[in-house]
Amino acid sequence: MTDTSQPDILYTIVDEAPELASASFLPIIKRFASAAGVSVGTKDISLAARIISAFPEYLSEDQRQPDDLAELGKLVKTPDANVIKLPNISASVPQLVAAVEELQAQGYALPDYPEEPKTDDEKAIRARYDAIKGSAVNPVLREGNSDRRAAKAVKNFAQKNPHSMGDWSADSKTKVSSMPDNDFYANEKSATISADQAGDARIEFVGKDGNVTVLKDGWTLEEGTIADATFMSARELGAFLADAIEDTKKDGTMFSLHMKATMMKVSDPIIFGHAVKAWLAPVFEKYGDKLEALGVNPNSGMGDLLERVEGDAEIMAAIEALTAERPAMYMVDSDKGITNLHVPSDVIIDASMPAVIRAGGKGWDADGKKGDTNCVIPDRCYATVYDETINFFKENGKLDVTTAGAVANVGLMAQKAEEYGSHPTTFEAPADGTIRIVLANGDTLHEHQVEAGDIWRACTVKKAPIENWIELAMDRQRLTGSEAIFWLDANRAHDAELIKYVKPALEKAGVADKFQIMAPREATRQTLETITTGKDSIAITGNVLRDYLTDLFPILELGTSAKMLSIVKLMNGGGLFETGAGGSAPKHVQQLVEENHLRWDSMGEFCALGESLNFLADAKGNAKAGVLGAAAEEATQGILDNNRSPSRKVGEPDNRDSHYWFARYWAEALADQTDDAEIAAEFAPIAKALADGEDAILAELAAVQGPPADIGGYYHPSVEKKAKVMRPSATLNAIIG
Ligand SMILES: NC(=O)C1=CN([C@@H]2O[C@H](COP(=O)(O)OP(=O)(O)OC[C@H]3O[C@@H](n4cnc5c(N)ncnc54)[C@H](OP(=O)(O)O)[C@@H]3O)[C@@H](O)[C@H]2O)C=CC1
Ligand SMILES: O=C(O)CCC(=O)C(=O)O
Ligand SMILES: [Mg+2]
Repeated sequence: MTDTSQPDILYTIVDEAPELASASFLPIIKRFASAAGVSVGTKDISLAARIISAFPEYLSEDQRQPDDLAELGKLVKTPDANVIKLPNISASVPQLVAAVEELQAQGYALPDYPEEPKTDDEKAIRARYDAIKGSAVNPVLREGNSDRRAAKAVKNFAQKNPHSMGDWSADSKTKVSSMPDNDFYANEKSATISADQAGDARIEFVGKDGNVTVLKDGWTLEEGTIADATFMSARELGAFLADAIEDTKKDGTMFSLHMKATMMKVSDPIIFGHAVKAWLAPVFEKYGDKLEALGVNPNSGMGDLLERVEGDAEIMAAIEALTAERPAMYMVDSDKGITNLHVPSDVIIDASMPAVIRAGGKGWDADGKKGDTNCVIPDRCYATVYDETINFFKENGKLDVTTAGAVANVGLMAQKAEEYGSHPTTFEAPADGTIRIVLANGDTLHEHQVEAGDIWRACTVKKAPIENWIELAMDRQRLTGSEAIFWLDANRAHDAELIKYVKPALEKAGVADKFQIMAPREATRQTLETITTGKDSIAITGNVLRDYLTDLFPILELGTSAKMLSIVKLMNGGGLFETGAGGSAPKHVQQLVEENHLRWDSMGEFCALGESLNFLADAKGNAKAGVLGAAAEEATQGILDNNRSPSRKVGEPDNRDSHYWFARYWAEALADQTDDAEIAAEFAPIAKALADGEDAILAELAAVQGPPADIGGYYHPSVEKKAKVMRPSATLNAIIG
């Protein structure tokens, strides 16, 4: 069905904390925008909505939902796209299963998630669920490269109001441990596809007996695409993990594993599973058959395992005895006994490593005690960034937030670039043999000898996105005059191919002297040195480092990545405005439910809103949107100048208060501006009502905090209950309507 009444701006309905915030903020946006003739629609890309839309035939007519993600996926390929994208859940299997159970309990007759599909029916259901699993939204919407940076006002605010930072000492035992060899880094092969190699390729497994199994067919490789293949040895991963556990014990530190099981939804849960097996190795050796019979899948984590073996006193006792011998474990929640290895999505490297680094190299153990930690990051492709950051702070002490410069990022992300697009081409080797990529012309592009269980993956990045990324880097460098570094390792096969694009493009544009190309470790050191002197740097990176660095530097510089501007200039002319660079903060929901305080900071939404409105003004010549956008920027400044961001503690102003202030500053700026008299007249009474209502509104918002809040569900809360909790001020609601 084609939607002829496409709204000017589409705001996404998502999950967890950002969605709670939207229940309060979106009505304000809609009211203000419509008064200025700008329409704002919504698309539901929450995990629950994506599950519901995948199984229409199981549901009643009124339960069904359209596939909004697919519609948005089409829209972002058109010049009309103007999407404000909030963070959504990239579900691990335990999260997916929990969401399905919640929906079933609400009366949605969805099929169970088949853990071990046997029949064709079960396999088909599993395939539908697997498409929802992991990072299934962002890669569909990101039809452009990313420009992530802190707005000037946000950076200035952070310098004047420094957040807390743990002290680093030179004798900290915190370190990064990675495999010495036979990881993805060591085994990478890469090539750029030539005209006569282009076409439909396939990936094959060739057994020792010469039998060929096609793992992937019809895999289109276009001319100019960089195509990589690599693998991680399962055997050496296991040996490395066993050593790392021993080594942690010797160091007297905590064991912590940092993975991206959400975005790397095929490879990283497997690596995570190896860690669970290594941690519980003697238990798996002794009770392997029993564990299998109980349906234990180590990739789902220790939480799932413990639930399944709970009834078996012998195994439970064996686990307990082993735990006493093991080194301390880095905890997600020591009060609740949630360990690092409980759920693959609880410790997500982009957020977890910066948290350790910001705390001065500290984690929390099972007794809630702070201590040094061995940060296990098996693959070496990007682990060096954290290793070098830790080295730097050990040598120089923590970053001085009040004077540090800013690190912006230009990220190569479009069209499922690099590793983050590798899910359909990642395989666990079924047996010993060879895995190879066979091109349309019959040539073998890459091949590897593998052993059963090795994790093999291929990925690509296309020519147009690479060229667009280099252009974007040149634009940002020109506009800022900052130091600009391509974080590329000439000794890594993939990066060497990228450098073949980068160097000639810079030379052709006559700007080669404005850029440096450095391997991640060296780039990390130089960037930290640069910002320490108060200067800025632009990190121009591939997709994974885009993700890692846009949490790392903002968390160090601003205390959170939630305040980042995250602009995706879509390659076909539209705009995608992501709100912040972080996730959906599950802990914030827990706090709201327990004591009706939402500490989520909507700074990311405020910044994205301003950008989206300004884009509408520029791209569509919508002058009224320009007026709204400029006023939204003033309101954002007002929030910062007057310290109106949410507090972390119950009883103090929270997310809802900040929305009141944003509305008020926005209305005042609109009433005061002189570019559009009609808008000024429309907003003068709103601004007055918001100012006159200040005492009543703040009192009504404060009154609800303290007791628990009922939102009627976690993954699929009730719209009415959510609105009731998030909009408790009758006075404010009467003004907003
Ligand atoms: N773009 C996207 O769609 C993204 C989605 N995700 C998804 O988000 C979920 C959680 O991921 P996780 O890695 O734990 O990272 P989060 O960014 O959600 O959380 C890390 C911590 O950062 C702080 N934080 C994050 N956002 C805000 C905010 N707006 N205001 C205040 N504090 C904030 C919170 O700290 P504190 O608790 O101390 O207050 C939070 O616990 C996962 O399901 C993941 O898949 C993750 C990254 C991006
Ligand atoms: O898509 C996801 O799962 C996470 C995205 C993310 O972390 C990022 O873009 O910074
Ligand atoms: Mg991230």
